[in-house]
Amino acid sequence: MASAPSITYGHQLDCAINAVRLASKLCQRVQLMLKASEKTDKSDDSPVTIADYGAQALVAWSLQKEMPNLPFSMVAEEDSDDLRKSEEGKGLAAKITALVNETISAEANAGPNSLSQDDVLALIDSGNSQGGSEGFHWVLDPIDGTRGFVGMRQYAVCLGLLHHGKVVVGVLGCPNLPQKRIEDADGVAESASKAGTDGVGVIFAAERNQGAFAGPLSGNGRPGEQLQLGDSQDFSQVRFMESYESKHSDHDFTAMLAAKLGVTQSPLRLDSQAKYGALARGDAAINLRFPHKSYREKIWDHVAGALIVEEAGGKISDASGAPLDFGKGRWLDLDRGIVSATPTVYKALLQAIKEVEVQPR
Ligand SMILES: Nc1ncnc2c1ncn2[C@@H]1O[C@H](COP(=O)(O)OS(=O)(=O)O)[C@@H](OP(=O)(O)O)[C@H]1O
Ligand SMILES: [Mg+2]
Ligand SMILES: [Mg+2]
Ligand SMILES: [Mg+2]
Repeated sequence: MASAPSITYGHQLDCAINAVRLASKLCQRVQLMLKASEKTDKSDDSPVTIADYGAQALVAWSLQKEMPNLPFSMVAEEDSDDLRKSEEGKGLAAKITALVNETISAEANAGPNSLSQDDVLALIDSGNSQGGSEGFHWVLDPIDGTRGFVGMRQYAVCLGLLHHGKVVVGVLGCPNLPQKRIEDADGVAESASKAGTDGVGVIFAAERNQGAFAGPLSGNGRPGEQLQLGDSQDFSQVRFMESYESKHSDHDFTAMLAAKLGVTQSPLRLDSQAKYGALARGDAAINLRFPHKSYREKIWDHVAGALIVEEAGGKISDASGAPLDFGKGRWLDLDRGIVSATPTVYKALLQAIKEVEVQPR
């Protein structure tokens, strides 16, 4: 008897790619005109720009336009509270609305009907789903690495789809990432300064059980280069990645881990989930994230990147080796730290974490 066909998510993948490309265009526009006044600080002290809000509205608009008959649930980072409260917030809301409409008419040929400010605020708030382990939920970080975005470094538009708590689609738009593999930190900084030019800007896309792919962000359709990780065990040739900001991940602890593993190359420090894309295409073999103990991880910071790494043949888990459970709501509750790596290196890494953690810190 023929076995039941497995579910595929090709249409959702295509819709996610279109939405990420559109939102990335908006981010690129803003990066060209970014001023300090268009950046606010949220209550948790993280920055947010008109591009974070605009990108969130555009992704919600694009997904719903392309799949009008499906129920829509989205777990996303931003909400419109600060844009409704004060005169300053309302001024930002007007700018965001103009930006969203400009991007739609320039990129999406969507006809003359523009969105009102209320439409845009409602689109932003459509990201208020609580997610969970049943049904479909889009998961969006409209700009991951906002500090990198403001600082003209790396950032990523990150969109994933959960089905019954498992990631089934993951797309990362990385406007400032070089299309060639990264040789060193100087190369990444240089590519960010050349955003929008040939050779800069990458889209990563993965569908569960169908592989991970990369290609130019500026192209059309699905990216064409399939990613398949090699698995070097020569630790003198292995390089690791970590957050650009030491307050997001403990650089002293990762240096101890690297020494334990015999990794001698200096780390590559990049903002955002661009690190997961870079790992999937082999720019480095390890990605380490060890935030402060009190920090609670959000699912949108890892959903898209996790599938891209796994579909390229890599491993990802918390620091104790437990799988990441994205079906528990907006947060990820886990044992300190998230690690991802090529398969053999990953095994050695978990062992090294155990050994380093028992030492006094
Ligand atoms: N204190 C603290 N500790 C750990 N992580 C934090 C912390 N504060 C923020 N964040 C989250 O980190 C997201 C940015 O990702 P990275 O840490 O990989 O990038 S960075 O190099 O540090 O910019 C960043 O994502 P965005 O807010 O989307 O930019 C945050 O979700
Ligand atoms: Mg943020
Ligand atoms: Mg983020
Ligand atoms: Mg963000």
